[in-house]
Amino acid sequence: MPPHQSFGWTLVVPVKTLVAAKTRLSEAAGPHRAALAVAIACDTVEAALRCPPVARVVVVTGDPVAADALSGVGAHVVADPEAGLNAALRHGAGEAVRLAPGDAVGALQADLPALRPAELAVVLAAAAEFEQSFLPDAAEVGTTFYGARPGAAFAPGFGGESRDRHLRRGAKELCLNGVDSVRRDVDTPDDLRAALTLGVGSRTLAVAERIGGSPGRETPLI
Ligand SMILES: Nc1nc2c(ncn2[C@@H]2O[C@H](COP(=O)(O)OP(=O)(O)OP(=O)(O)O)[C@@H](O)[C@H]2O)c(=O)[nH]1
Ligand SMILES: C=C(OP(=O)(O)O)C(=O)O
Repeated sequence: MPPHQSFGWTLVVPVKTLVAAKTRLSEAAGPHRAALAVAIACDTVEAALRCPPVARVVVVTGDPVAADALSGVGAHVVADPEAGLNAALRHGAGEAVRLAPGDAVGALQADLPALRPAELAVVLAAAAEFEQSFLPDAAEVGTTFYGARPGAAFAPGFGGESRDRHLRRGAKELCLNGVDSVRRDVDTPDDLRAALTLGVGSRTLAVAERIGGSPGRETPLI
């Protein structure tokens, strides 16, 4: 595609089965863990859909509760092939290309509850310049966004130390200032506190307040 030609983005967001989700938050979230995972994913998707270059969000999940909640915020939901995270993303990307062959396809993590649409727009504008690109997470170990221009191969390498994996595979690392909300993934209680400091969406805040006020909690989350 010539560089002057513009295109929109379809973002693919993977959401694991809730019984297996956010295990690193088990102790902190207790009985609220599944609700927290859904709230975080819904806030992430809602913010992504408010970002003008994002034409649609395809959620890949095998979980009926997550599927209902995410449809409710406007996602197009497809079933999980149940062959792991990157297979789920490739499946979602196939659906993305079927829906909008001329658009770019991005993979966005589902655990970005502080996501700001304007910051995501900065990331997508930068990603539009490269065949394949990615944004490292706040810890500079993992990845929160991976994108491919229209027609480029979509080959996500998420999982564990995915920043290095994406670099080794030749995807362009996006080195950007002022996009903290897109890099602030939430896996641990410290991550959740950092996201709360940035300012999270209303659903995540409501569950975090319930957790913070749970009887027996010694260290309030907020
Ligand atoms: N659809 C789908 N999503 C997945 C799968 N594995 C992981 N994910 C999602 O990919 C992102 C990163 O997953 P993980 O870090 O492995 O899991 P997590 O639930 O965030 O946290 P932990 O349980 O603490 O590891 C999350 O948004 C998950 O929901 C999968 O097999 N299918
Ligand atoms: C899967 C990843 O993220 P995390 O395990 O940190 O959620 C990743 O960064 O590739």
